Amino acid sequence: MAVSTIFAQATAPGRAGIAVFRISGPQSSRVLAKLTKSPLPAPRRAVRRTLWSADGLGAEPIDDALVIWFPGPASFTGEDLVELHIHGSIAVLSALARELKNTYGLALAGPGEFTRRAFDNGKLDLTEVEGLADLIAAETEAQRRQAMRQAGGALSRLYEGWREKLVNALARLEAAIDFPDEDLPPDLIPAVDHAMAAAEEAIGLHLDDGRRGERLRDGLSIAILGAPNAGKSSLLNRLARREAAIVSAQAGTTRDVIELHLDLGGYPVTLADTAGLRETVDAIEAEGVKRAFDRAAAADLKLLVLDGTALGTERPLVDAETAKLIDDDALLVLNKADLAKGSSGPAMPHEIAGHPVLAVSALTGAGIEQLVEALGTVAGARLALGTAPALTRERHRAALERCQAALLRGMDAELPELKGEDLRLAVQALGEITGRVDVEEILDRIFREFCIGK
Ligand SMILES: Nc1nc2c(c(=O)[nH]1)N(C=O)[C@@H](CNc1ccc(C(=O)N[C@@H](CCC(=O)O)C(=O)O)cc1)CN2
Ligand SMILES: Nc1nc2c(ncn2[C@@H]2O[C@H](COP(=O)(O)OP(=O)(O)OP(=O)(O)O)[C@@H](O)[C@H]2O)c(=O)[nH]1
Ligand SMILES: [Mg+2]
Repeated sequence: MAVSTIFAQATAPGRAGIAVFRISGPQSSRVLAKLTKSPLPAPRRAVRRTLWSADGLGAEPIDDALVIWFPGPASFTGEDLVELHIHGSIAVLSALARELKNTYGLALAGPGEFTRRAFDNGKLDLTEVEGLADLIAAETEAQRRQAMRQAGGALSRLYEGWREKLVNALARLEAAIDFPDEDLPPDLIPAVDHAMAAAEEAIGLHLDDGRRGERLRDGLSIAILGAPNAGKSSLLNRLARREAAIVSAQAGTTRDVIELHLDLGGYPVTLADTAGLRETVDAIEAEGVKRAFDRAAAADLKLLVLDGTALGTERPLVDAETAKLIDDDALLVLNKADLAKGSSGPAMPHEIAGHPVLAVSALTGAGIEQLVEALGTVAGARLALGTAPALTRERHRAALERCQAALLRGMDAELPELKGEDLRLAVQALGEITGRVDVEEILDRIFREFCIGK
């Protein structure tokens, strides 16, 4: 089937100083020549050209543009590709889009279609495509670094390296199965087992990463929890530096979970304010409390907010509901430090049940800097990039686990045929991650590496 020529605006919609249109496909060169009424410029050089409309009543200039001609395969998509850098007004954008559609019959590209073509043409593998998507979505420094690594092929190299070793092992094993009479080294099966064990161990270490790559993509999830009126919403607003949640002196103000995203020292964090925890007959509030507990269970870190005004009163500092949530993933915060009694009153506790307590005031901002620092430290500890690239998606994890299971099975298999089948599944699982699955390749190696002579 003939390849279509597609176009799209590569820059964000709406008014801007400059906008970029991309055209990719076999018609690109013809469109560029006609649109500029000029011969094609030198490849990969920006040149200034007037873009002409051939639409309607005779020729008319659409815009004064900068254009770049990328002949395939040395282009982003691997196809002939043109970039048109134009003025980013609504009128210029729509005039150009109309021209490309009506005069040249080009199709508007679907989402990700340029990148899809780059993948189909072998310019990028799937992990690099995902890295590119993450790079475009990156909101914090650590996310950008991780995405740059992946888009640059760090995961591909890791997985392709393992796959290559396993494909070699498989090629040897296949030869042993298909040509049992040939002179094959006696240590062949042990060598295959050794290769499988080595890959299995490496994959195990790679998987055992506390999900940091996935967490870094999604953001660390922090839930703010505690008794009604403790000042949870006030704390959220203080951390967000805006009035995101309603605050009132009435207990039971917050019902829905209110989420917002923060950049904590380069690490992405999703902060969730929740309903005050208490037993209640109000059905709506009870649903809010249920959601708060659900959020607590799902959170990477629980920020347990205590009401400092309870200090030195009969009211317990830690209420029964909040107490249920104290564990290693909890950080205790004593709020309303501004109201806590001075030298006459009881001293602020520095720890409760062996957990350190940070005194803050959501009202005055006292102690907030220290809290942000503590949260940043937790985020860093859970999300920091190691020296080795981290997997970033459940898709990778699932395929790696399948690969690992197949390797473990194959190492135990007595019959070479069964070993080979498991090894093939392991190779297949790795190949799925990068999108390079090719059985021909295995056959190819058998005949290239073992001169069987047939
Ligand atoms: N104007 C513009 N800016 C851009 C892009 C683009 O396509 N256009 N990019 C798009 O994402 C990024 C840069 N990445 C790019 C990746 C590959 C090729 C490319 O032409 N690759 C060819 C040639 C390689 C070479 O000679 O260096 C290839 O891979 O064969 C261009 C840009 C970010 N900025
Ligand atoms: N003095 C003082 N008052 C505070 C502080 N933090 C919150 N408050 C007040 O405490 C009351 C309750 O604050 P909220 O932030 O609505 O408390 P909450 O924990 O979200 O309450 P619910 O949503 O009902 O669970 C409001 O009147 C706040 O102004 C603080 O640090 N100091
Ligand atoms: Mg609230």
